[in-house]
Amino acid sequence: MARLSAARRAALALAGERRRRGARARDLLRGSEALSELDERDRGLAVRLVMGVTAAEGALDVMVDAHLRRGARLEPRVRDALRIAAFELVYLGTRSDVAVSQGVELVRSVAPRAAGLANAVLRRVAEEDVAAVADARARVVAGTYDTSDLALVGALPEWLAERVGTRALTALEPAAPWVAANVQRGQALFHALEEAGCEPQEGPLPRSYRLGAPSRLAPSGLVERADVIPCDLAAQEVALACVPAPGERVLEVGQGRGTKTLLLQNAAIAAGGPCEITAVEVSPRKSELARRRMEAAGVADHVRRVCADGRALPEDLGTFDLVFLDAPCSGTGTLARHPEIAWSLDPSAPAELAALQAELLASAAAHVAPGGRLVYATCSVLAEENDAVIRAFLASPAGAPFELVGSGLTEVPGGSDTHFHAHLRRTSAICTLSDPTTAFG
Ligand SMILES: C[S@@+](CC[C@H](N)C(=O)[O-])C[C@H]1O[C@@H](n2cnc3c(N)ncnc32)[C@H](O)[C@@H]1O
Repeated sequence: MARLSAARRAALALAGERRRRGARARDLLRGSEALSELDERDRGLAVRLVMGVTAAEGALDVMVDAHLRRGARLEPRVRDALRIAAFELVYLGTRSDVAVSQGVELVRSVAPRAAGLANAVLRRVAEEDVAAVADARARVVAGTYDTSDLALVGALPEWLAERVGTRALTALEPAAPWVAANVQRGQALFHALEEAGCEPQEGPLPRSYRLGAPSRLAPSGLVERADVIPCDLAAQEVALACVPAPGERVLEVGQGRGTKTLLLQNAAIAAGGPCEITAVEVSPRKSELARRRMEAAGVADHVRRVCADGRALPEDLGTFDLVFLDAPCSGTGTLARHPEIAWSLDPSAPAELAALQAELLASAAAHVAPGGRLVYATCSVLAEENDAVIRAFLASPAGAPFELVGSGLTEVPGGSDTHFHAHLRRTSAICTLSDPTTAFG
């Protein structure tokens, strides 16, 4: 009997916890004691397995189920173990004798009597599914692929592979660990990251760092003190493109936990001083988390929080020089960072989200001062949630006073998310909902 590796044992425990608690993989990994007991190499493998198995869940189940007797049902812990081993075989390229024997031991550790079944299933995955994915990859390279090949290589549902096209091919790549430095903490921060063992490297955007050892960040306390803001380069690019001027009045709709609020303040402070942000968020829990982060970052005096539905903003909110809508979206530009999305997103979701985005945009737009700017952002790559929302807005009464200055997907280096941002400017008088005709005045 082979000895079960500590990394795989930890991955199985985390996969089970994720299933039982319905938790997000990244949240589980962040606070995991099981991981903290592993050395750097084992921790890396355990994280890769948990993130990968979550992202490829549905595809792995199809493979495993095809090799079971018809109608056979797997105990959930056995399924978790088989998914891990199948992921290693098909998507990580682990040597098949190692992946199969470790998979059998994983299954044995939770259900000794299922070890024989695990051996039979995993051998067939190694023979048949590894070859099927390799063939699909070869067709992609040759340019003779179809949607089912994209789905197989990216381990996505076919409908999603069809919607995201060749972006499916990078859905399983590990997301790059980026942080933005709090501009108020100055140059010393790079050394603080180095001292914490995070192995920072300067990134392409101001104050952006890529971490070689991201697991060292949580214990360093740098995030808790808001010395650094963990966030992808694409989010940083979107905030930097807004460049709020010092003292400028900014309305942010969809504040969430406040990452972009911090990034907007960072950009304003770098330009000379904080801006004055009114931040709207519908979730009281997220709004409270954002409050704590603003305090830690030292910008709470310049951020007023409003817990409200952005579709019905308080009438006395007034007007703003910059209105930034960070819209709820499908998250299809962040599949690698948020592995749950691929198999939990409903095919009807993008259309439903587009309707919500349109409402939020029209509502936010009513608060842009004459000559002011309106920025619409998503972390979706679907045109339906991006260009189509902007086109429909510009063709509507609420959008009539605006001109489009520019729009597009973010273009930061590989391993990053993809966000969309559109920049508009109000050219004519305020349109109030009670008197939409003023839009044409
Ligand atoms: C893309 S996320 C925001 C991310 C956030 N700005 C950040 O950088 O951390 C969109 C946010 O919009 C919020 N949201 C969804 N529907 C909303 C609504 N009707 N009104 C206001 N906020 C809403 C969600 O709770 C979510 O936090």
